[in-house]
Amino acid sequence: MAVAIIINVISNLIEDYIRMLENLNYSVKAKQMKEQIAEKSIIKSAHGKIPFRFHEQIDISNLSFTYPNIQIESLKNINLTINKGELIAVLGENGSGKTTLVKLLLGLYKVECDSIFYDGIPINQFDENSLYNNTSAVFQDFIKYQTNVRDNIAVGDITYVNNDEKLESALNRVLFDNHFPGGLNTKLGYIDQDSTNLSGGQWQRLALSRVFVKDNPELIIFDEPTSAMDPLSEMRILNEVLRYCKNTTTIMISHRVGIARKADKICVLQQGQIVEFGTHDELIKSKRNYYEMWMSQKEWYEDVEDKIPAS
Ligand SMILES: Nc1ncnc2c1ncn2[C@@H]1O[C@H](COP(=O)(O)OP(=O)(O)OP(=O)(O)O)[C@@H](O)[C@H]1O
Repeated sequence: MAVAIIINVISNLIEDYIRMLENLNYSVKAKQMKEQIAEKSIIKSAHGKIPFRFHEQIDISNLSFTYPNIQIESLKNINLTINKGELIAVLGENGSGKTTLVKLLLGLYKVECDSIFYDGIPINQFDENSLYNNTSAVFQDFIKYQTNVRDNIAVGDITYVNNDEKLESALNRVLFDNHFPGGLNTKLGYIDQDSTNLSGGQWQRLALSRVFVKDNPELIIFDEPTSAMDPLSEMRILNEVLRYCKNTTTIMISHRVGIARKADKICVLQQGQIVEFGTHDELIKSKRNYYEMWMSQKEWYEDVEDKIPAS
């Protein structure tokens, strides 16, 4: 009798163990299936997104933005319309939200509510790759790649890395008149003994050349593109940049008013809010922040304008 009970208990234990294994196996399979379904739905939603293009305007509507690690809003209730093909200069003190604004426009940070629209389509509906491939940007904290000149320019569009003609033409636009000893293959930085090092202003020009590699971007953004340059180099390069960007929607962040005078519209930010928006003449007439900036800097530019040959 006792033996029969023991055999029964053991067989029950074995049965339970087998069931447990089956359950375990099932739950692993179920988990895998769940992951596969999730993965497929992600791919589907990515494919369901729209290729990035716009024909008329960018609308920013009640845009506020707070970085996750701080409590204070970096942008507060921004409302702005930028027409296709316009050049907009964005000015403002340090920390006023200029870089945050353009990074949001490029989709580099996500907005929770629909507040950025391209031709009425919320930015979140665009395919991210298409958005990045059809926009061009140079940021103030650009990377100085410790490789050669070629790679540093081709970062703008890596498909052109072996297209010398394209890369040289981009370089010429930023007025690198003194040629590199090894041409496009000149090594830059400190890594090798035979590397060439560049000054801050030269690195900035090289970074700027990246913008000229990409074909027909829908939107170009320059974040303080000339901060390391003297006013004469700045104006010469800006004139070249403006020629290239004619008819392309361009946003130029700057602390300097030289570019602002040439922009279609000027947007002045203060503590995350737009405090002025209009043309150079309009803002000069209103005699507020932009007027103050203009008055304090204008002699730099009046002086250099005389030195730049008319193009
Ligand atoms: N990654 C970040 N995390 C947290 N706060 C940030 C971050 N980047 C910017 N901020 C904050 O957001 C606000 C706006 O910064 P932003 O860089 O947009 O200003 P800015 O006008 O471009 O300044 P600057 O002229 O100095 O480049 C600042 O208060 C800044 O400290």
